[in-house]
Amino acid sequence: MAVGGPQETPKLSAGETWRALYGHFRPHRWIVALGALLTLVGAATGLAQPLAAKALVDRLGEDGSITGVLLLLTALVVIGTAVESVGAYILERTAESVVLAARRGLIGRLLRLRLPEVERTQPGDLMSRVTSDTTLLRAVTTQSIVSAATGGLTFIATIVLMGFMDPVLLGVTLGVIVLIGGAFALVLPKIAQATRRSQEAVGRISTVLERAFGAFRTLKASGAEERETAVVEAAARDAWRHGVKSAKWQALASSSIGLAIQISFLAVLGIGGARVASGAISVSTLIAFLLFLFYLIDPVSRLVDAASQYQVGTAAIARIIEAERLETERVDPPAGPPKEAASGGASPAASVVFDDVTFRYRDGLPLVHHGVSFAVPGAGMTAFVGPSGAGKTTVFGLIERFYDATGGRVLIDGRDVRDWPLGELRAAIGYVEQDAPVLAGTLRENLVFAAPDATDERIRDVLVRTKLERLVEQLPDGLETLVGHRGSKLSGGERQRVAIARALLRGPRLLLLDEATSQLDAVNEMALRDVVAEVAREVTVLVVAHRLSTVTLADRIVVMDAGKVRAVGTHEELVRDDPLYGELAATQFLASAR
Ligand SMILES: Nc1ncnc2c1ncn2[C@@H]1O[C@H](COP(=O)(O)OP(=O)(O)OP(=O)(O)O)[C@@H](O)[C@H]1O
Repeated sequence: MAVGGPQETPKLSAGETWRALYGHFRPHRWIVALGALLTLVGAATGLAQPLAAKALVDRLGEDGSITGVLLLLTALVVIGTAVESVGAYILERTAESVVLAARRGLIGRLLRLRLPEVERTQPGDLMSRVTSDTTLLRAVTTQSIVSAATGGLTFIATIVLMGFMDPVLLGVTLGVIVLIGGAFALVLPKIAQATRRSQEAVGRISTVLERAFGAFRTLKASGAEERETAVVEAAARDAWRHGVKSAKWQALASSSIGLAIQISFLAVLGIGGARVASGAISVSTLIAFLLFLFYLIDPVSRLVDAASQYQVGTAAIARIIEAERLETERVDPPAGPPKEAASGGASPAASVVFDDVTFRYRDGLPLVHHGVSFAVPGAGMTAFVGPSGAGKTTVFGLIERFYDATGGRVLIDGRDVRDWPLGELRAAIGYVEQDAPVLAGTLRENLVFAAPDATDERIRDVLVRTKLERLVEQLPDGLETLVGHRGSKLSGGERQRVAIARALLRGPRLLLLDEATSQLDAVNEMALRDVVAEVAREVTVLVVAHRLSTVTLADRIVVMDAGKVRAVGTHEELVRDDPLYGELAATQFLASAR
């Protein structure tokens, strides 16, 4: 199966990666500096403890009072530990804040993505970027920066002191370190690469799981549990394999420090010994130099750790930026109070005009609309009929501006949809998708999804209009009843009416109803038909119709075929004049009784 992330995203340059990571660190730079300072102070009090212990022992020898020194030593231990743990807490807290900010940034964008962008990505993979990749920013934006700063400072200080001791031996030491550092630099990108692959595999796990839970009944009915489990397991194994690879390279990088210092030690011992023999330096200088060499281990390991963490961070940030670069749309909430059209308010019904509209879903795909033109005046019901794939649902996508027309114009109330503020346009429209999605949660949550401020009175009114009041009475917890994942506890007909009720609560001036192709029982069908007919008295209703009961109710029928409007008229006119409609009426629609 094709699972993966957003494609065609250009690779990030090193500069871009650095700037992006710095962008996440920047807001926290002072607090990270404070954390680093506290860590250093904590370490310094640790260093002072042996001195205090020495003073204590000296006092014992002199038979002096040790109470003062003992108190000082205790204070040093307590303060040192406290300062260090506050420093650690500050750094961990900041790390969590970095993750939170990254998640908020991503979530804010993902739910505003343009539909075509969502269609070319895998939602599961996008989710894993929010949940998993962001957590990898923790270390790189805090702990590793502290390591790099403290390690770097100590490294420079030690190197300067070594330079004072003997520049020649420093040259030898640096020579070895640069040599092994060069090899280390070759390993570094492999850490980033392995981490990236591992994170991609994690994304695949989410994608397959999202697909499975999204169609759980189909999964079970198809007996696909084992196969899907195998796909998830393969992705999990991939994540493990690349995670282990990353760990291997990181371990190699860490061990290179030990190697560098050991080889430097041998080189300094050899060359230093010769210099002592020739009288160029004293034995004590050589000993001090060797001691300094071992002091280098700590700062160098911190620098290496920071570099490894940076590589992990680059892998994560690249995936985060890919998601951030997907195109979003700006939907400002409409100004003013919510419209009341569907509950008898004054907002007039909207008119809809398609003026020679051409459309393709993506560059390279064939045209779906080849010059579609029709005009629908305010109020009344217009049915769109035609063979499967004729482009009926696409009409709705263009009205909602999920997509922009490739050519021609779509006008609502005489105004091009591209000139409408998007929030205002969508607030004027109620949209019921073909499979009438009901979301997990309570029935009330589902109803007020598009109109969170709806009063109980309006909810009651809409329930009556959509003939749902009986259902609500029968449910154990009424409106607060949980409807299950995707409304699985409701019947098909109930789901459709809930979806219509939700759309009506938005107070639309235009209702787009993509009728389900599945058959409803006679009672449900009549209920739905009455609801739609009543709504159409005040609101413009456009229906992609699959049932004769709906078509015969329509004020006008638009017959579409292969991306064109071939006829417009009433049922009787079209049966008489349009052979395709006649055939559809005789075959497709007859399945449902009038
Ligand atoms: N998101 C999409 N991306 C690419 N192509 C699409 C997309 N949605 C639909 N299409 C294609 O556009 C054409 C028209 O689809 P549309 O859904 O508008 O047809 P329809 O008339 O509503 O069909 P049906 O009655 O079966 O629902 C089809 O060939 C379909 O494959």
